[in-house]
Amino acid sequence: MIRAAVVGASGYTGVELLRLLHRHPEVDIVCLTGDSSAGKRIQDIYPHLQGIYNQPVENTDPDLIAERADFVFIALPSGHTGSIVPNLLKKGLRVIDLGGDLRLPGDMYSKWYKKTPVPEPIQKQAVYGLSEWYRTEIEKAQLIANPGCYPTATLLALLPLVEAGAIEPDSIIVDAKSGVSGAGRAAALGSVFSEVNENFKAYKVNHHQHTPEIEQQLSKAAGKKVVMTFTPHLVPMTRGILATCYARVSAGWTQSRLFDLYHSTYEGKPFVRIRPVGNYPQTKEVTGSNRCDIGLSLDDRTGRLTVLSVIDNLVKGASGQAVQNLNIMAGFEETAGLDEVPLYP
Ligand SMILES: NC(=O)C1=CN([C@@H]2O[C@H](COP(=O)(O)OP(=O)(O)OC[C@H]3O[C@@H](n4cnc5c(N)ncnc54)[C@H](OP(=O)(O)O)[C@@H]3O)[C@@H](O)[C@H]2O)C=CC1
Ligand SMILES: CC(=O)N[C@@H](CCC(=O)OP(=O)(O)O)C(=O)O
Repeated sequence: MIRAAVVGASGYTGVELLRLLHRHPEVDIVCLTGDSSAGKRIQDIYPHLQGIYNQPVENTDPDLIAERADFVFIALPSGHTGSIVPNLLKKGLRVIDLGGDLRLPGDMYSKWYKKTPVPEPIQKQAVYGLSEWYRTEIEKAQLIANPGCYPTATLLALLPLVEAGAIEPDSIIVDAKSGVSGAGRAAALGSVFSEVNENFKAYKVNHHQHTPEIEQQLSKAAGKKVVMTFTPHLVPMTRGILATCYARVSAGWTQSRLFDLYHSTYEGKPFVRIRPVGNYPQTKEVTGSNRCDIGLSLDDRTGRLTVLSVIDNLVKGASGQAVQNLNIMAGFEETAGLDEVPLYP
C-alpha cells in the first residue's frame, strides 16, 4: 500500500484527488493539508464527503508529511513548490506537483507566471508528466511536473502530428475553451456566477502561462523551436476543456493517413480515444473520467487540418493524470482508481 498525502486537499484538484483515490486499491490517504481551512474536518468543508473521509485538514508541514507519507500530491496555487518540495525530496518522498512551478525553466517561469522560480536543480529534476508520452521517464522519476489542463488537451492532439512531420509547425493555432472550475475554488471576480453565466469570453490573449509549456513540448517533438497562437476562453460550465487546433498539413498527408497515425500512436493507451471520421468529441462525453477524446478533419479546400480534443480539466487535466502518473511510478495497473465511465448526461 502507498501512503499518500494531499497538500491543498481543500481545493478543487485536491478534493478531486480524494474522489479518485477513494477507489484506488493500492493507496491510503494519510494526510490532508490546507491553508485557511487548516483545523477543520474535510467533511465540514465538503459535506458530500460525509461518511467517506473524516480526516482533519492540517497545516502544510513538510516534516509532518514526511513522517507519515511516502508519496505526496501538491495541489497548491503556483509559487509554493519551492518552500515545500525540496524538503520532501531530501527525505526520499516521491512528489507529483499539479501546479505550474516545475514545468518551465526559471527564466520562462518568471516571465510568464511573474513569480520567483524554484531553485534550478529542483526544476531540472522534474519529469514532465504527460503520461502517454513520457512513460519511461515517469517510471523512474522522484518528482513529476504534472501538466497543465490546456497543455494536456492540446499536446495529446498535436504531438502525433508534430513528431511525424505531418503538419507545418509554424502554422499552429489553438483555440481552447475551459469550464470555470479550471480557475480553482478561491473566490475571484471572474468566477462569479453573474460574470460567467450566459457569457463567453477570451482571456489572457497571447499571454496565457500555458503557451510556453505547450511550445516547449512541441519543440522537443519537432526537434526545432515551435511557436504557436493560443487563445483560451471561459465557458459557463463547471468542468471540461475543448481545444480546437488548426494547422496546415505537410505534403503527402491524406485524411486516412492522418487517422492511421493517431490510431497507431495511441494504440494500447487506455485513456485516449480517437473518434471515427465525421464524429467530433464533446466535453460531456469525458466528464468525470480520465479520458481524452480526439476527432479530426482535413479540409481539402484549404489544406488545413482541424483537430478537436476534449478532457475533464479536473481529471485528465489535473488529478486524474496525477493518479495515472502515480500508477506508472509505482508499477501499478495504469488504470487503477481511474476506470470511471464518463458521467452522462
Ligand atoms: N483547477 C484546475 O482545473 C487545474 C488546476 N491546476 C493547478 O493545480 C493547483 C491547484 O489548483 P486548484 O485546486 O484549482 O486551486 P484551489 O484554489 O481550488 O485550491 C488551492 C489549495 O491550495 C491551498 N492554499 C492556498 N494558498 C496556500 C498557501 N499560501 N499555503 C498553503 N496552501 C495554500 C488552499 O487551501 P485553503 O482552501 O485551506 O485556503 C487550497 O487547498 C494550481 O497550481 C492550479 O494551477 C492544474 C490543472 C487544472
Ligand atoms: C479557467 C481558468 O481560469 N483556468 C486557469 C487554469 C490555470 C492553471 O491550471 O494553472 P497552472 O498554470 O498552474 O497550470 C487559467 O487559465 O489560468
